[in-house]
Amino acid sequence: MALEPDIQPLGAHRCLLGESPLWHPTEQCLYAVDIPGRQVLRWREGADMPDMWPQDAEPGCIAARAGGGLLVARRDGLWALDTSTGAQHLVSAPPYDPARLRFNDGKVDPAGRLWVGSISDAREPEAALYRFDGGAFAAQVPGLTTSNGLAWSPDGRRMHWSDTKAHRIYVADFDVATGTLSSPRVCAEFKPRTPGEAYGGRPDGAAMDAEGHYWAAMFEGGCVLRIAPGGDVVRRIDLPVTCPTMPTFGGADGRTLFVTTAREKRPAEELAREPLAGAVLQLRVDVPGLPATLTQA
Ligand SMILES: O=C1O[C@H](CS(=O)(=O)O)[C@@H](O)[C@H](O)[C@H]1O
Repeated sequence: MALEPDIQPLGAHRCLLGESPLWHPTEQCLYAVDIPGRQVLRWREGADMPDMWPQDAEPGCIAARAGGGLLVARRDGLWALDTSTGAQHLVSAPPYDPARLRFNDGKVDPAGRLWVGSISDAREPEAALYRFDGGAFAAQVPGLTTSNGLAWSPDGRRMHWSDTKAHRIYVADFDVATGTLSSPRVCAEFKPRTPGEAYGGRPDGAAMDAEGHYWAAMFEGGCVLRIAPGGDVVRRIDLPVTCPTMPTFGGADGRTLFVTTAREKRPAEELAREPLAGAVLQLRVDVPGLPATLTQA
């Protein structure tokens, strides 16, 4: 049985809604976004405060580009950010009505393709998970409400995603060569809020470890869960915040788990109890994570 790890904030910065933590595999530093705070953030080794790139629209997620810099999926489309100059340009318009939806969680598949899902402002099942094919976004999974939790198995043959509002994590067979998924099925399911019962939270962002276990942040559940390929929860790490949003693995050995968290729209009593709400949390784990793939897009 693993001991409960020491959990520390990454510096003094607090996000409104931190998301998309990304350990950059060549720069060896952590990036993330603050969605309503409209910032892309970067923590360099030893820095207490992050570097920040303000955004004109909410950034849902980021990806590291093979040629340098980042892709930023914002409500108003996909943007390229040159992190050395701060210059940005539009790469692709959004594949949805930005008056009702925005981009949310996104990741790069084992072949370097970017996948990004959307979220419905009204939390209706009108969102989708998209694959970016260089020029445009093609919907691969329609009918979602809050597309989230993307992660691939170590062999690349299974793709996972979640729908936070549906309280479900899904898995499908994945063809790395063509970027197509087949046989989608429910991998794990959590109980929706039920009057009179303790609520365990809903699956938000995720990361995959080298043993093929899926780590899910449980929004309003105050923990991260390690889930075996068959869907069984094999470890739960309680966090000092109610709303973790997404884990990622990083550090020189890939064994530091960074977890973004939220404080936006949380009750005042909860925020008074949870001074780390909005921080990026960091803790050490036994099994390293899979490194992020650079996108060719
Ligand atoms: O905006 C967001 O909110 C959701 C939390 S909720 O279920 O809608 O309350 C979170 O999962 C998502 O990642 C985030 O971007």
